Amino acid sequence: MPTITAFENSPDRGKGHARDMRVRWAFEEVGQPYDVRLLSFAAMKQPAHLALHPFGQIPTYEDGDLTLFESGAIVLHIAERQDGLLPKDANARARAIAWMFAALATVEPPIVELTMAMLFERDKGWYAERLPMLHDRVRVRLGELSRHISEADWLDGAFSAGDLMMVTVLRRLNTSGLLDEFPDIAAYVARGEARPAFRRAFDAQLAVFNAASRP
Ligand SMILES: N[C@@H](CCC(=O)N[C@@H](CSCc1ccc([N+](=O)[O-])cc1)C(=O)NCC(=O)O)C(=O)O
Repeated sequence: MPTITAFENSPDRGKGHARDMRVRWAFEEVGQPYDVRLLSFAAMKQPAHLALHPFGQIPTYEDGDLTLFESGAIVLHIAERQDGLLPKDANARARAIAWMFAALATVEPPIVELTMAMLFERDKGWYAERLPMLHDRVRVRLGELSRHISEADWLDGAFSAGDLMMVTVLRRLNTSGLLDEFPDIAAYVARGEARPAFRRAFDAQLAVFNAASRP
């Protein structure tokens, strides 16, 4: 059975923003049971974990003699081996993988810039001046995504790993107010969060936080 690593006590207090959430969701969509090794921040920087993850982060994936890091690579590995996350048709499959990269390389960066600024730069003199620029960079991507999705349920036909990655990226905006400006994107995210596999994954990572919070 594959084993992933996750935060022993996630700073997001169980909101499902830590990147093990994507991998948990992928496992649930394909019906693959998995084990979790929980790590403290300190343990993530020890040699044992650095041997699995050169940047000392979570998630990692271990199965037999394979070790992987990068949530996108792990989700793709899962999706390539079991049905439920990538279409059978070769061209549709390639487009679904392109949407995975789009989520990680085009849509996520301005969202991470915004969320990191809101977390760590509020006390800087230039914060008030920079924030509108960060919001606008996210708005550009949300507007383009909105025009693409239009009336569709998912990015390209059936739900795929591309949607899984895109929904987990967009969820980070849930408390920013920006999704209120794009109701169709908010509805898209809600469709992803309504999937039973998402709910099972979310509840599993929340249970870790609740267990860590019990006195
Ligand atoms: N590109 C890598 C990025 C992995 C990553 O960022 N891991 C983070 C946890 S998920 C990122 C994350 C952290 C916290 C919240 N939060 O809301 O509190 C959300 C997301 C980590 O291990 N951080 C510890 C470190 O770098 O030392 C991937 O996609 O797997």
